[in-house]
Amino acid sequence: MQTQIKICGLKDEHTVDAAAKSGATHIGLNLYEPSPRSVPLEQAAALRMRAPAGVKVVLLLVNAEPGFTAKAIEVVKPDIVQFHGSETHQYLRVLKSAVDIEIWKAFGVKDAATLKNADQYEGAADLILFDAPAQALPGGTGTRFDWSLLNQHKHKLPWGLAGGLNPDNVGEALRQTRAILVDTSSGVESAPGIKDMDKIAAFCQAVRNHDNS
Ligand SMILES: O=C(O)c1ccccc1N[C@@H]1O[C@H](COP(=O)(O)O)[C@@H](O)[C@H]1O
Repeated sequence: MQTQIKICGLKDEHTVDAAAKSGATHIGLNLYEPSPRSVPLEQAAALRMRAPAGVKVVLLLVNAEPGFTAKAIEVVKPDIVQFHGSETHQYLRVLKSAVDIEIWKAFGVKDAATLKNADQYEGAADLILFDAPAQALPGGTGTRFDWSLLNQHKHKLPWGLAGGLNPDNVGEALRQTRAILVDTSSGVESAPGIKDMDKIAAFCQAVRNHDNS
C-alpha cells in the first residue's frame, strides 16, 4: 500500500502545484498566525481551489476559537482539519458530530503517556498525528522525537508521523515506524516558510522508494 504524503505549510500556487506533481496525497494550509507558514483565510480558500482532485486539503488550526474554526471550514472547505494545539477530545467529539469532514489531532510526543492520552480521542478524531514536542511554535519545529515509542504502544486510532522529517530521513522513519502517513513542513524548505520544490520532489521520491523496496 502507498504511504500517504502530506506537505504542510504551502503558501502559494507554485508550491501547491509542485506538491501535487511530486505525488503528495495531502497538502497543508496553515492558519496559525505566529507561524512563518501561515496564510490569510482568503489565500487558504484560493489555494484550496488550486489543489487538484485527488489531493486532500488539510487546514491547520492551533487553539482557534470555535467561531473562527466554523468560519474557516465554511470559507476554505477543506477535506480535513488538523488541530495542533491543546484541543480537548470533548470539544473535538462535539465538532466531529457537526461537520462532514475528517478531524485530525496532533500531539507532541514526550513519552509513552502522550500516546495513552491520544487514545482518548477515539470517536473524536479520525487520525492522530504524532509530532515532536512544541518549542517556540507548537509544530514546524524541524525536530524529531523518539520513534521507538510508537512501536511500544497499541494504538487505538490510525496515526501518522511528523516532526523533523526530510528527504534524507523519511525512508528510515518509515522502516522504523511503518507509518501510514508522513507529514513534513520545514524539512522541505530552504528557509523558514520558504518551500523548496526540489526538496518536495525528493521527499516524495524517498517515500515512493521506500514503498517500492
Ligand atoms: O509548520 C508550522 O509552522 C506549524 C505551526 C504550528 C503548528 C503546526 C505546524 N506545523 C506542523 O508540524 C509538523 C512538523 O513540522 P516539521 O516537519 O518538523 O517542520 C508539520 O508537518 C505540520 O503538520
